Order: sequence, then structure tokens, then C-alpha cells
Amino acid sequence: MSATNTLLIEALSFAYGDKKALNNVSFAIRPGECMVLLGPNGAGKSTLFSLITRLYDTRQGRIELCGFDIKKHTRHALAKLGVVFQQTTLDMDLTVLQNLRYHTALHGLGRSVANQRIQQELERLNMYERRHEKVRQLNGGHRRRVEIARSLLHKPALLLLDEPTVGLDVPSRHALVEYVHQLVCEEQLSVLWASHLIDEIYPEDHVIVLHKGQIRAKGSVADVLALTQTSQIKDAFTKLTEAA
Ligand SMILES: Nc1ncnc2c1ncn2[C@@H]1O[C@H](COP(=O)(O)OP(=O)(O)OP(=O)(O)O)[C@@H](O)[C@H]1O
Repeated sequence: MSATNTLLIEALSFAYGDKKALNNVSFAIRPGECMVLLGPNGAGKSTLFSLITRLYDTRQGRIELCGFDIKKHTRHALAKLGVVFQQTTLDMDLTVLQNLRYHTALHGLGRSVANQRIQQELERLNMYERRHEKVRQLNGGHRRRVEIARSLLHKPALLLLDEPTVGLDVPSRHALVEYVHQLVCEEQLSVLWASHLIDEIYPEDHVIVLHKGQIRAKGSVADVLALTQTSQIKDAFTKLTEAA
């Protein structure tokens, strides 16, 4: 058990047949840490997320969430996890409230606690007034807000975000990035954020550069800049992914 880390990944490898998608990946995320996962297409980001969410079984290596091994203590481990996938997973024909109630029921929250949590999360995102609207009526930015609210209802310790700003306009993108960083700072939430967008990184974030299934660099923004002798993360990223 290593409960000082919210997420611990040790010597994780995964292959699709002969095709190696992750090769000996190890890293940890502590409470209140936002880890941005940068990688070009095919780097292995989705594979990593599929292993953390147990969509795929871990055969080589180990994943722990808040000290719970996800293979041995799956239920306890997954209870600590909130996820926002790249593609929306909301039911368009249900209202905001119905979508969120479905999630609280899956997590076994009683009705009054569920109502309280739903109100709290929607209010924080200025969406409570719209709870009776069908998701289909909402624009992309508002749908994302509902997904973020949903992912937090059961108070996870780790939030996994798989390119959540794709398809959003610039103001919605900035608002979402800002909101997540606020949660990290104020609530000690841990975040693993897969992104192609280097301008979404804050100076206090941690960064992993994944390329062809291997970690090329990891650490604070300052660490990665020092390692690559660059002054901007976009140059560090280019150097790390071109040289390989
Ligand atoms: N179902 C699959 N069968 C075979 N190979 C796969 C499969 N899924 C992914 N791969 C391969 O595994 C490697 C890692 O893919 P993965 O989708 O995890 O990368 P990614 O970083 O998420 O890419 P993207 O940014 O394009 O989504 C790639 O070489 C990809 O072609």
C-alpha cells in the first residue's frame, strides 16, 4: 500500500497482439497534483486510460488508486476515480438531472445525499438552473460542464480527463481548464489530463511526455524544461518526440 499517492503506476506494459502500446511506464500522482499527459497520436494515452479504468485488464505491471490495487481491490479502487472521456457519454434524451441521478445510483448514493451532491456540483458550474433541460438542448461547453459535474458526484480522489476540451470554443476551453485547476488547488483533487494542447498547461502543473509507449520525460514543468534545455514546453515536447 502506498496511500500517499493518489495514483501509482509501476512498470506498466501493454500490447495489442505484437504491437506494443505501452512499454514499462511508471509514475505517481500525489493529492493536489495536476499531471498533464502529452503525447502525439499513437503515443499510448488512450491505452493507459483504458487500463486505469479497467476497460482493459492489466497483465504486466501494477496500478494502484489511493493504495488499492485495481486488480485485487477493483471496487474500492474505482470508487476513487472520476472520468471524463473524449466522446460524450451523456444520454442526450435524458435531462441533466436524470443523467446525474443515474450516475449517483450506480455509485450507490442514497436519494437525499445524491440530490445534495448534484445541487452542489451543478451550482459550482452555474448549471443548476438548467437541470430539467434535456442534454440535447445544451451547447458543447455546457454538456462538458455536466460531464465534469457528474464525474465529481461521488467525490473521487483522481479525475481522469481524456482531452475534454476538444471541440470547445476558446472561452469554454479556458473556463474548463481554470475550473479544474481550481479543484486541484482548493480540494486537493488529483488530475491526470491527456491533452494535445500545450497552452492548457499551468506553470505549477506536472507533465509526462509519452511517445511510442514510453515516458520520455516526467516532472514539474521546470524539471522538463531543464531536462530538455528549453524555455517553453512546446519546444521541450518537440525535442523529446522528434529525437526519439
Ligand atoms: N485496438 C487496437 N488494436 C491494435 N493496435 C491498437 C489498438 N488501439 C491502439 N492501438 C495502437 O496502440 C498504439 C497506442 O495507441 P493509443 O490509442 O493508446 O494512443 P493515443 O496516444 O491515445 O493516440 P491518439 O492521440 O491518436 O488517441 C498505437 O500505435 C495504436 O495504433
